[in-house]
Amino acid sequence: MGDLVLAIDQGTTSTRALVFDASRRVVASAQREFAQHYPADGWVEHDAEEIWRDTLQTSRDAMAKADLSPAGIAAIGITNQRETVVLWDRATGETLHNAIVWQDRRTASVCAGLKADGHQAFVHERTGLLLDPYFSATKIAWLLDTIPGARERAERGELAVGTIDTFLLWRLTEGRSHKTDVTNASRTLLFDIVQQRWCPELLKLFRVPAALLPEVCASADHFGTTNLLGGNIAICGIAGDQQAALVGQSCFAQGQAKITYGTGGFMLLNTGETIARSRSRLLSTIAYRIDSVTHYAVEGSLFVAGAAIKWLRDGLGIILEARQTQEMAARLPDNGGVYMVPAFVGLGAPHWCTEARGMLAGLTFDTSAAHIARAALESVAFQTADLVAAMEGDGAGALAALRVDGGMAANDWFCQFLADILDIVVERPANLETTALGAAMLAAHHSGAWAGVLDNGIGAAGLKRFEPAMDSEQRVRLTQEWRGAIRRAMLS
Ligand SMILES: Nc1ncnc2c1ncn2[C@@H]1O[C@H](COP(=O)(O)OP(=O)(O)O)[C@@H](O)[C@H]1O
Ligand SMILES: O=P(O)(O)OC[C@H](O)CO
Repeated sequence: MGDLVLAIDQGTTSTRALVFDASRRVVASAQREFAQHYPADGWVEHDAEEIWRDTLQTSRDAMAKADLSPAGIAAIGITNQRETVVLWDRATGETLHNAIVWQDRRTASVCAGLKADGHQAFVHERTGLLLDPYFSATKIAWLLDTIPGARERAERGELAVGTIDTFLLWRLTEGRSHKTDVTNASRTLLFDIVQQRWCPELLKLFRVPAALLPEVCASADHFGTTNLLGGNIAICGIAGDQQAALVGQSCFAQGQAKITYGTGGFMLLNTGETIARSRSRLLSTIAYRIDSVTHYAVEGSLFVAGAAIKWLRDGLGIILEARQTQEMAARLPDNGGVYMVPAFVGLGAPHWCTEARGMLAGLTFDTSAAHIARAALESVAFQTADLVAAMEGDGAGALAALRVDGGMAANDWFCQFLADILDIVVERPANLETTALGAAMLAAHHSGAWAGVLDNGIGAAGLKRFEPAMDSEQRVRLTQEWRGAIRRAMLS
């Protein structure tokens, strides 16, 4: 058996497969962007079949690029966009509907109703989450209530549901494994994070039959074996992408934090074996379970980060490539008083305002495409500052530094502005693919392929540090102007 590990990273906008060696270097990779479907206002869907095809293709392509046979691969790790749900037929494996994506707000009124009926406190106590359409439970109920006959078939045990990891695992193992890991389970609103099991009261509240649900395993575990990549390969690691990035950044100690800027932005602070309960509407969630030890995290979830940049490209057409925003922002002496509130799908932490809608403020005839691009980048930094303030308000103490990764972290101008607005050092590792690396590390740990993989820190090699350089008067003024804009967006 070789010591290479294949990581499958199924994100919101693209599916990637990466082969890592034991020194955590990327040996080969393949990536495919896929279609986003917006069938109605606030609805977001993915074609699960397209995701599956891309998963197989990118895995095969990455292996071919590295000239690898299955014998060279010690194990596979899977990491995925979280909360997104797929419903399928256990007998045929066919999906019954498009995947309903984490950003989808179609169940907002159901959540508002449950809140009005006083269920928030119980749900929060058991899951660490809030009653928000972001999470899986109300999406599953919507599928069962909308697809003719689905609820009855689910009760009879004929259907299976899963987050994307579970769906891919099922397909890779040709229906032999219906499993997930604790991190993905902890995002469904159905999982008791204290007892670490599906919670019967929550299944009843959200009207989800237990027969639909996967078995819940540790994040480093034997999930099954695939024979679809040319021979047998064991699948030994699964974690939601944000938790996988925490592992990939080696944030194993209590008090260590990272933020990953992909489609959304997700800041996780490791709280060790203790569940820290936020007073500032941040989430408590499972960071990972490894060797029977569970670590928890406090999470601040931003629904839109890189997605705002993608909108500049695909919606407005003012850029051709995301990286152009760096030069556009840098060429301006200041933001010209232009602010973007990227509440395209409402606002996540710490506001949790489903009704908020996106806004561009401060436009004049002098406003150029560069101002809008800069406002998009700045908005992600301002939102991060709101999360950091919430974490500090919860008593987390002042952060010494913040580790960043994900596609948008490649933008130097953004990282510097982030350091300026937070007034703390921002650290960026050489490898921004920490999500995939985290999945690989979990699989390597369980399969024994990489000795001591969880003990060796990420190391300073290639780490780039962005030191804060903005004067405090300017920082305070910009932050106040941002707060004014976000207040107005919440009234919209
Ligand atoms: N240089 C850049 N500057 C700003 N945003 C970027 C840059 N490169 C990529 N992005 C944004 O990052 C996102 C892609 O990051 P990725 O980690 O692949 O996301 P996901 O896993 O959610 O699909 C896209 O939304 C893209 O617009
Ligand atoms: O696709 P990403 O990387 O923005 O991550 C999506 C999150 O997992 C949603 O909770």
